[in-house]
Amino acid sequence: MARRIMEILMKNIGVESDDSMAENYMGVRVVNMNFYPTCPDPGLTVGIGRHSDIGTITVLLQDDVGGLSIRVQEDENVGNKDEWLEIPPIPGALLINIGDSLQILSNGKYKSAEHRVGTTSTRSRVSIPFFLNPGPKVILGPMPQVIGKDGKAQYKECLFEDYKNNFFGHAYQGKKSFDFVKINSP
Ligand SMILES: O=C(O)CCC(=O)C(=O)O
Ligand SMILES: [Fe+2]
Repeated sequence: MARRIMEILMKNIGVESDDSMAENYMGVRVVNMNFYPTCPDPGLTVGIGRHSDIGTITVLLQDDVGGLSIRVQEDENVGNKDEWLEIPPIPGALLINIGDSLQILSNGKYKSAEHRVGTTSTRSRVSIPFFLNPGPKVILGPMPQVIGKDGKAQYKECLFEDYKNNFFGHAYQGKKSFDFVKINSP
């Protein structure tokens, strides 16, 4: 399923994907199991702090408790204001998150989703994210086909393991880890 999603997303930005691309950019698969206990005063705690996932795509299964929210960034062109939007669980649905690696590969055409998780005082919660990540030695950078069209790369190339190590040095600071690869315009 994730391969198919990747294929469609790539096609949408003019890149024909093949099996080697999926192997390269989604070859390392990690399943986590998150347990969020109840908290007597949820306003005083954080389930998971604000972050975006570092891999290519995340497939998330959540139970029916809720608590996940996604940051919408201000964009006057489409009338968005800066806010956190609750993502209510839908029975039987999987949630697909775009990760930082896909943002970098697509030269910013796709934006990784900044998200966070709150707790409740009444029910504990379980979620199971399935992360599809590049291998540690994969060179991550905007794909040549996309740069060709855009005329200019927004991000520098780096090894995925270096991106990951840098990310964990700035955990839960939203999308700060992009500073590591951003090319600043003169
Ligand atoms: O619990 C959730 O809904 C999201 C978990 C999450 O963001 C993560 O594990 O990276
Ligand atoms: Fe996450």
